Amino acid sequence: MSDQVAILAELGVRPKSLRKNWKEARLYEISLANGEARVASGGALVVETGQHTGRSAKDKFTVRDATTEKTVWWDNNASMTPEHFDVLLEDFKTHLAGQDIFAQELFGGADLDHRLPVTVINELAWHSLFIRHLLRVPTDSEYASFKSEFTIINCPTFRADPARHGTRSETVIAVNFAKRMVLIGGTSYAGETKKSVFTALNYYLPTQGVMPMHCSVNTSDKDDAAIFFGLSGTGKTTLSADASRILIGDDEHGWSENGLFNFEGGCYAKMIKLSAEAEPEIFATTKQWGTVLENVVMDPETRELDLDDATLAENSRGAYPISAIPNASESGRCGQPKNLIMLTADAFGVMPPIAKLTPAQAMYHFLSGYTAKVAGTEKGVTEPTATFSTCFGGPFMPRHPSEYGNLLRDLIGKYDVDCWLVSTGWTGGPYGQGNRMPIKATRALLNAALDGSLNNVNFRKDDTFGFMVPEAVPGVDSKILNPRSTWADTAAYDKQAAKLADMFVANFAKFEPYVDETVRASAPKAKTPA
Ligand SMILES: Nc1ncnc2c1ncn2[C@@H]1O[C@H](COP(=O)(O)OP(=O)(O)O)[C@@H](O)[C@H]1O
Ligand SMILES: C=C(OP(=O)(O)O)C(=O)O
Ligand SMILES: [Mn+2]
Repeated sequence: MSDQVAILAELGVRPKSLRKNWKEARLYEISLANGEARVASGGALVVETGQHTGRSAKDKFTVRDATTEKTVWWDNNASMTPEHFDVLLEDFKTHLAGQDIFAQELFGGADLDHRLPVTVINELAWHSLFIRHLLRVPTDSEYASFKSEFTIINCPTFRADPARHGTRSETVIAVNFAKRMVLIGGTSYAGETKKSVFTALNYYLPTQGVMPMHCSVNTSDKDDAAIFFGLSGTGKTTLSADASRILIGDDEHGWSENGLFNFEGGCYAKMIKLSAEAEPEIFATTKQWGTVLENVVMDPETRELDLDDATLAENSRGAYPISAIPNASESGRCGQPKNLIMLTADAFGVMPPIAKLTPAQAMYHFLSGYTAKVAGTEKGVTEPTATFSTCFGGPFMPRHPSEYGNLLRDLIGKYDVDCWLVSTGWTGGPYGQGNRMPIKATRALLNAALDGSLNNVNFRKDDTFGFMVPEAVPGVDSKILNPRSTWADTAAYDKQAAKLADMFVANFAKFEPYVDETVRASAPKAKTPA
């Protein structure tokens, strides 16, 4: 195999050595030899990322040029001048010269008509292993004819200079659609690389009529595929791994005329407090050779993992190829969906664990992209904060939400998809008073939705949100279906529901000109106090 990478030759970068398309075992060996990682009992590779244990959303910039001026939604994307990008690229080239570097040629996208061939250049061996797990590895014949169309260069030891590069800090994620390139510096959180590929696909695919989505997907032998939209922490990864269903992917998918397809070939699961009972398939990957564990605490002597220890990060992660999950799809593709679920972790405890949405309500909630964040782990802090991240993936969406929204609206109509809203958040009161929804209950409700039985029960109309909520579902405690009745103080519930409704309305104002009357009428209405 030639150790040339076209993009490096084009850029005139001469590294000391280039490890191109190295396979898992060799990357394992070298990341250990280089002192980047350690091995856990069971065989997983354990790494620490230091300061950055999550994405640096505020350090992400998109190059603003004559084309992106018109195609990018600048209200939601910070801009960088082409000149600053060019200086940054020159400095990356200098940084790479004389180093031992890694390159992987991979596909973003399992749909043969819509995939993006990507070259990922890394400083760290474990990053090269990570992205090989996460994206789709070409076959030998695909390697032979591989023609890269997008480049990501990730140098964690690079330090951006705000004065020189127009950045905000030493950390930078610089996206240049004209040059088809992303430069990542000053962070070693591996999630930046996979979400950069996602950002690129979110920009390019709509021009091919393909809907890109921040969602997980699973299906069954009957090919009754389900889409699970949701912001970080709402349950995409957890709920899509289900022994009774075939996993297509846990985070990023496209919806084309051919059906649904995974952008990726691996998963990236949260490890904090992972339970062997509630999430057996994901738990098993922590004891497997090949899995990359990021910021998971391990006993230095016994090398036993402590998944409950958040000392290094609340956002500890495990990356593994999707084949590590039993019953996962090899092709990464399935048919047209039957159900579409929007996940929200409502920490106010106001939203029901499941509700049926009309297509107009689905559009309203898709553009809103609501979830809530709990206020950290400090004692006594009990007030959650609402987050509205449009399309359930604001940080990865370069285009105006109406472009994604219109694509989704047309697809839901064309394939007659049933839409649901599922809160995996708090029940019995808000965060601090109630409890997180039991995973078992969420799964039971989802199974009833996916097998069609939920269409045959009685529904009530929710006073605040106007969507239809089932009154009783076999195998689920009926009490949790009506959140108001789980609160000790129903007046407090009404007050909180009204507050949340107001937040939805205030957030949606910017989308009102882009939607029709049926979508505008899907806004929640504060219930007039009795
Ligand atoms: N009812 C529930 N449904 C889904 N996840 C839950 C639930 N209750 C608690 N969790 C926890 O919430 C987290 C969901 O995270 P994850 O599935 O990684 O979300 P995402 O992939 O959307 O970022 C996991 O740590 C999971 O254990
Ligand atoms: C990897 C990420 O995605 P998610 O939390 O949605 O799994 C992330 O947000 O950094
Ligand atoms: Mn996830």
